[in-house]
Amino acid sequence: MLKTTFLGIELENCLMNASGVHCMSVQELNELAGSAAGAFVTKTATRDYRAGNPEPRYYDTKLGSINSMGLPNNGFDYYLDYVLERQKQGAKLQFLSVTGMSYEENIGLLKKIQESDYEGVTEFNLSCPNVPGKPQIAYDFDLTEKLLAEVFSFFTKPLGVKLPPYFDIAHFDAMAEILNKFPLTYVNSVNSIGNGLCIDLDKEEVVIKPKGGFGGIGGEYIKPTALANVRAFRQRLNKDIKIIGTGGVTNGRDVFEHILCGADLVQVGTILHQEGVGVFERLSAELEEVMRGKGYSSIEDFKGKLKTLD
Ligand SMILES: C=Cc1c(C(=O)O)[nH]c(=O)[nH]c1=O
Repeated sequence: MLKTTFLGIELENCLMNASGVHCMSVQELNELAGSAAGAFVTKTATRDYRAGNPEPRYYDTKLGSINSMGLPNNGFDYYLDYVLERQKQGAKLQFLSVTGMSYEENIGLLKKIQESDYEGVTEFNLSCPNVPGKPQIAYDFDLTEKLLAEVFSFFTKPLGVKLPPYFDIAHFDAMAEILNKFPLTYVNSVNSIGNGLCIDLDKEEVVIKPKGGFGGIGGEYIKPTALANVRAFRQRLNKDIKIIGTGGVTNGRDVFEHILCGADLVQVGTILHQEGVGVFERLSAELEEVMRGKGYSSIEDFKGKLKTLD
């Protein structure tokens, strides 16, 4: 009932982790690969190993989470080796997330992927909010267009982009116009809502150390924003650009809402961090229950069919 296809590859379901959660080490990645998730994505890799920001840098709140990890990762080769090994073992669909610490590093990373034997999907993260002094690429429209134009002058493998949330219709219009110029496999909306602030009232202090307590917000807080971004890009993007919906999923009904807005796959971050990989069984069962109650037998029956009050 939940089976779906992505790039012509059949998946057990449309669920996967959000990059950054439960995907830093080979052990975590193997746990994802062995879970009920339909697919998985690696932690966003930079060229070199990064320790990331000082701790505490992640905090669970009543309605979600705040993080300012600072892009800790084991370096690009660690993750490329992992996906190449699994590819050799017959893995069908894999997602490798990357971002560079500079324009040149972005180009260099994608050139390395293009020249490698990797046949899977690349998720180009344009939206990390937590590296001090490094603004989110996808909030700079000219830079985004320049970067994607250079990337697609040589990159011929499947490529998706991870976007930050936008909050203005004019920004949806402007970004979609840029994205529609490129042969993207998908757009993934949204990354955490950048630079939020959570407070411990008793101590009268922030809850994470980096950036004076400012960090990306995830969880229930961001579902309305995530759904709006999924819907806005589905309405504006060429139909051959798929949509991955990320943000605010805590149960099967939330997954259903993302698909109703047009998501082809749905990623979970905060709830995966809080519940562990067992969350994929729970979300699958809950989604099936919602679908059965509505008489749907496939996600194609309702994907993108959100009604308006015309
Ligand atoms: C890749 C860095 C990211 C991070 C991070 O490593 O701080 N946190 C997020 O919420 N989103 C990101 O894209």
